[in-house]
Amino acid sequence: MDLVNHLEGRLLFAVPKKGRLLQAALNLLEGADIQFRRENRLDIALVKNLPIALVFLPAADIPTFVGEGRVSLGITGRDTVAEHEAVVMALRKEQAESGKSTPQEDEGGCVEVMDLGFGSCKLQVQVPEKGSYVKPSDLIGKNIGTSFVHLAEEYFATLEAEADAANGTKSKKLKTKIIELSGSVEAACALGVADGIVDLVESGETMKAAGLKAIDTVVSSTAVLIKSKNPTNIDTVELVAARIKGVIAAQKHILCQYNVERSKLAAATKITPGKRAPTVNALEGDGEWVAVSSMVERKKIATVMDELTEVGAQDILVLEIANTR
Ligand SMILES: Nc1ncnc2c1ncn2[C@@H]1O[C@H](COP(=O)(O)OP(=O)(O)OP(=O)(O)O)[C@@H](O)[C@H]1O
Ligand SMILES: O=P(O)(O)OC[C@H]1O[C@H](OP(=O)(O)OP(=O)(O)O)[C@H](O)[C@@H]1O
Repeated sequence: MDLVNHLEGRLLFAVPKKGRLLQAALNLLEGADIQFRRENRLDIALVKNLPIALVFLPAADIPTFVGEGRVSLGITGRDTVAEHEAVVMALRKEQAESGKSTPQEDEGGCVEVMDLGFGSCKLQVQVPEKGSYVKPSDLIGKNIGTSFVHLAEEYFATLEAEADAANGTKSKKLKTKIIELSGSVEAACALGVADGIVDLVESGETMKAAGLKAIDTVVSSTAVLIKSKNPTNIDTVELVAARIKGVIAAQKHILCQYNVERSKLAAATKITPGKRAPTVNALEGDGEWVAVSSMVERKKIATVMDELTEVGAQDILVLEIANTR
């Protein structure tokens, strides 16, 4: 089938085609009942049950497609959105300096719809653990390896401006040399390509193994749902956003059910106040006891169970929530 000719009228939704965010993004789509079958080697998949076409793209390119309005919705890392914004800013500055017309602020760009709660990492300035660089300003005028060229340029431009202000000097050109690398950035210092790097850190294992330490954070990132400033199919954008929000809320919560004596109900429901209010039902044949059902934050459930037991709750059950609105 010629997929490109079947895109008319469909909302284009960009999803990372590989890498760290792929599986969690696919899980979200499944939870939101966005049904599709991706043919081998095809980067476009038509959604069977909604007027959507999924476009599988490298995470780093998604903000460009969304920012330019070619695709209306996307899942990517906040770091890639920040890099795209830095690219746009650099272009505007260049155009302004060369006297060419500058695009208006509202001409394009990405709008963050929601944090998706996975893919946490930090874009950090890293230097050799045993070297002489201690603080970010020690790297001014040195070689910096990174895949986030424009964020690194912005970062060092600010550092250099601060140093200039302190010294009463003024330099127009960036003294620090930003070297673009497309992967394995952590190897750059050991191999003599760079004095420091700007790269992503999650567990810190890669940084440690490469004998590096972080001395500053440029951006803290998680995966985000982004939309273009003027998306097509607004109703479908809102529907997808509401469904994804439901899936995320469900992932963050679990359902806690227990029985408790009516006299202890107030103390128990103080521990499990629920989303709006706990559901309380009389227990058949026992007027003194009630059954309580309440949504609880997943990360708090162990403490909640301890506290419920302390106030006399019994038969505590914890159940998964598949979805919620
Ligand atoms: N170690 C990590 N832990 C958590 N999230 C990460 C990590 N590394 C990257 N990310 C997030 O995932 C996004 C995609 O990175 P990833 O390296 O998986 O992409 P990729 O498309 O495979 O790129 P590349 O081919 O350059 O490695 C990043 O922009 C960032 O938001
Ligand atoms: O702190 P950690 O948990 O060790 O993760 C950080 C590493 O993950 C990313 O690289 P990735 O594995 O995607 O490979 P790449 O170097 O080819 O981009 C990033 O660029 C770091 O190298």
